[in-house]
Amino acid sequence: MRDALRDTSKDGRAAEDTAEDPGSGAGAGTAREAAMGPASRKGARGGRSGDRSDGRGGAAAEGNGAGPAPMLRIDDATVRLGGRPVLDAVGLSVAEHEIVCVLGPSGSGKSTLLRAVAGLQPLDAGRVLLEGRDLEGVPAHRRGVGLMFQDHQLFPQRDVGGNVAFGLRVRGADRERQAARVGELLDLVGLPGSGRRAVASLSGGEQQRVALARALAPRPRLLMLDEPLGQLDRSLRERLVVELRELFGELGTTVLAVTHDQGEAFALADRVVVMREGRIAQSGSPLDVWQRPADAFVARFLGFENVVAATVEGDTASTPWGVLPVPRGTPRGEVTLLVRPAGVRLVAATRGLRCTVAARTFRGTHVAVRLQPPHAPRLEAACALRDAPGTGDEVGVEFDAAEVVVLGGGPDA
Ligand SMILES: Nc1ncnc2c1ncn2[C@@H]1O[C@H](COP(=O)(O)OP(=O)(O)OP(=O)(O)O)[C@@H](O)[C@H]1O
Repeated sequence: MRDALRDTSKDGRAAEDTAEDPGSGAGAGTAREAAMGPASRKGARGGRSGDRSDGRGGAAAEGNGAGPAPMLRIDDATVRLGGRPVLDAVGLSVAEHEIVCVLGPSGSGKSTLLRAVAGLQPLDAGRVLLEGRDLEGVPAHRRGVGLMFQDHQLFPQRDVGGNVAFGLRVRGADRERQAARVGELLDLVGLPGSGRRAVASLSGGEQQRVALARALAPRPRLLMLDEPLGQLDRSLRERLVVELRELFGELGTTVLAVTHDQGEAFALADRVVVMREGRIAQSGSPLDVWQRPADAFVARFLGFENVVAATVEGDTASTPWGVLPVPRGTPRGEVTLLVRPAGVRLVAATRGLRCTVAARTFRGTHVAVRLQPPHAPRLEAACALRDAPGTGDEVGVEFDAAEVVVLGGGPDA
């Protein structure tokens, strides 16, 4: 049935979105590359998007004449609420077919950014362009973006089909067309034949799928998701996030999503944007951000704890944990280092930095071991399940240069 959707999704633009229905959008079909999977999406994307970011990993601002205009471009977006900037000159571009996930701690401005793009939050400065068109003064229901919020916002009095068809009906699609499209969408989201079911009879995950079908129904040019899987349990979230990525890959949907769940963001995104206090701390591919966090804030936000001030001389650095090897080419002087847990190797207590095992946490694929060295901050090591020492054990620690990363800014960033 995905094929059916592919065929019909070429048929042009729908009418405008409706303010009454935040879960639906409008606009051109984005299925031009419908048969493309996530890998080929990336190929198609090549270098078309980037952010004017404060962090490492962002490309130059768009609009410099190099390559086509991005689907979405946000320039210097600033929002002040309660006397302070909640968005502070944020620049972000999203290429057509790209999935961008905005991550950040609570209160960092993620939802405000989404609301600003949707037209639900006026900007104090800056601008938002969709396909090159400045959206200033364009009301939310005419922006051609689809929105899906974490609490679904389904209409309880309508059945599943009525919910999915809502955005089509208000655009004047005839009954036959509505029914065909609803059938396609329900097949697409894995709920075939559910059109007559009551919303209240659905599980949380099924409601999430209906909300997604409703948002996709009018073929929005840009789909925006706010904590799309926020209320679901972990196993369902992990399954749905894979399905969503596949689905967006097939449809060629351009997506801007916000989440505070890094696992979700890394699994879903082509590009991850980390926000901090209304600014972009880092933008890059999931691998890039994971391997090279821009600064101590991003590293800690991602859950890395081994962040320390260091002085580099040649191929080594002096740290409170002793002398560590650093990657070749690391500049001399004062730096902040991240040692990934995989780079903290446990050896016999007679070698390396002597530590006491303070705690161990089972992580499924490995055990996270918290180590207390004398007179130095704690360290985290990742150990294979069968090799993990017990709490209270004495161990030695050696460091692996390949897992040592030089961060920007200070250790308290
Ligand atoms: N109407 C308002 N007046 C004053 N401050 C506001 C208002 N709305 C939001 N804020 C503040 O703006 C900041 C950013 O809020 P926003 O909802 O964008 O953050 P977020 O990153 O999405 O957080 P969360 O993950 O908790 O949803 C917060 O500190 C919030 O308290």
